[in-house]
Amino acid sequence: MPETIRWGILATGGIAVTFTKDLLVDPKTRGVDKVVHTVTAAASSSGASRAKSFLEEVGAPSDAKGYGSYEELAKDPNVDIIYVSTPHSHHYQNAMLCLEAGKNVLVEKAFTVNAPQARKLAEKAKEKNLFLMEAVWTRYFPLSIYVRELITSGKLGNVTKVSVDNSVDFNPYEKFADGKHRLVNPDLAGGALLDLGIYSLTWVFQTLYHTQPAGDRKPPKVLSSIRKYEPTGVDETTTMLLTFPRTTGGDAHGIAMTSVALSADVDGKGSAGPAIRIQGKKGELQVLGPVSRPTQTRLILKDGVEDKTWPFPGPGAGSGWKNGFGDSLNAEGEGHGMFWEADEAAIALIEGRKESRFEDLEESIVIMEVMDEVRRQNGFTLPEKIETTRYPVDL
Ligand SMILES: NC(=O)C1=CN([C@@H]2O[C@H](COP(=O)(O)OP(=O)(O)OC[C@H]3O[C@@H](n4cnc5c(N)ncnc54)[C@H](OP(=O)(O)O)[C@@H]3O)[C@@H](O)[C@H]2O)C=CC1
Ligand SMILES: O=C1OC[C@@H](O)[C@H](O)[C@H]1O
Repeated sequence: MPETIRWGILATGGIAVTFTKDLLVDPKTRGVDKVVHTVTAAASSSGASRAKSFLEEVGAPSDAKGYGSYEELAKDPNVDIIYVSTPHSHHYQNAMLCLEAGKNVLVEKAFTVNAPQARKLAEKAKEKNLFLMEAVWTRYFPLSIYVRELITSGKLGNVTKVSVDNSVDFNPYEKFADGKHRLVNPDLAGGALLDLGIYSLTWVFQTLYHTQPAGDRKPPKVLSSIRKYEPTGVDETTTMLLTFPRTTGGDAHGIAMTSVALSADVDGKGSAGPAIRIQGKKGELQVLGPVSRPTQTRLILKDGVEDKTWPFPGPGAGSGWKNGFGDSLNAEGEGHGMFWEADEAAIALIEGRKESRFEDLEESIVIMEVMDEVRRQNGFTLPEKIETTRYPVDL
């Protein structure tokens, strides 16, 4: 019999709607029979009525509770795990609130504003014997599992170069000119690096770091450059060169690029070529489609090419996700793909694991350290009240 995991949703913005609709799809539709997800509560800082309308919108059970504060949700005894979907600036305070209250937590990307905050959360989870995971949904796609397994199988040879460009033109100079939107607002930890660069780093890490034996994963050296979004001082375009030291086979290079004002897919049809290229001595794997939600792979070996498509099973959120040109990137009713990360979190609870199999807390912390170093090299600071590890702080 599948076990039921009871979710609480902390914040009711855009991604919370998509995540929760995906979450409530029967896991059997994607071949998962160990777990059933239910939503027992949601909380909105805008008030209980927003929490209730959110629960209705996502199709939660009619007895799910709608709270007007995050504190009430954290205390709810009928919640096993809380999904934190506030802006990056708030992740540390909100996740700490939940851990202190004894709740397991799944925190949206980017995990925190900086590595010291990530370390504190990991320590608190350990102290309280709770599950904690960064919600980088892309890592949990069957496509990502295939890529990692292909690399560890040795089919590409020693993989020593990976380049990734997660650049999406949000037209921020016109659309976000007042500086309030979370993508450009320093008070909400805006900027390309934390919002989109995390995906470029995810690809570099899941191919060049996670595929190494656990004892042989070494943090990379970092060289980087930032072009600022002058109206607010956050990063508009960031380029990173990461050198991963290896005990055998020599160093590996990861090139991670990101921008909120340029597009890596100018015509929205993939004509610009693959945004992800994974290169080894024996071959290259290209990953095509949006970097956060890719749909195709192309394996190029000396003796031929193998193309694969990776459909997103339905039903699901089908959120009408659009590229910069307004073209829909997912079909109505299709799964958005957020259920796979939810399955991993729920199955970990059932199995008594405290961390994700595909990205443990140590890896999330090393990635945060890379982002800290990129910001340090380029003089990109954020307000003290969101960089601090003090808790509680009223944001
Ligand atoms: N995995 C993915 O594909 C995606 C992930 N994300 C991540 O999800 C998180 C939220 O993004 P998104 O849903 O797009 O953001 P939204 O702005 O749509 O929603 C954020 C929600 O956070 C709550 N909130 C609390 N305090 C504040 C504040 N001071 N300012 C703004 N909102 C606040 C609000 O909910 P309430 O009023 O109910 O409390 C708000 O609706 C980010 O970490 C982002 O990186 C975003 C998009 C896609
Ligand atoms: O996580 C994300 O992926 C999709 C983007 O559109 C969004 O800004 C980002 O937060």
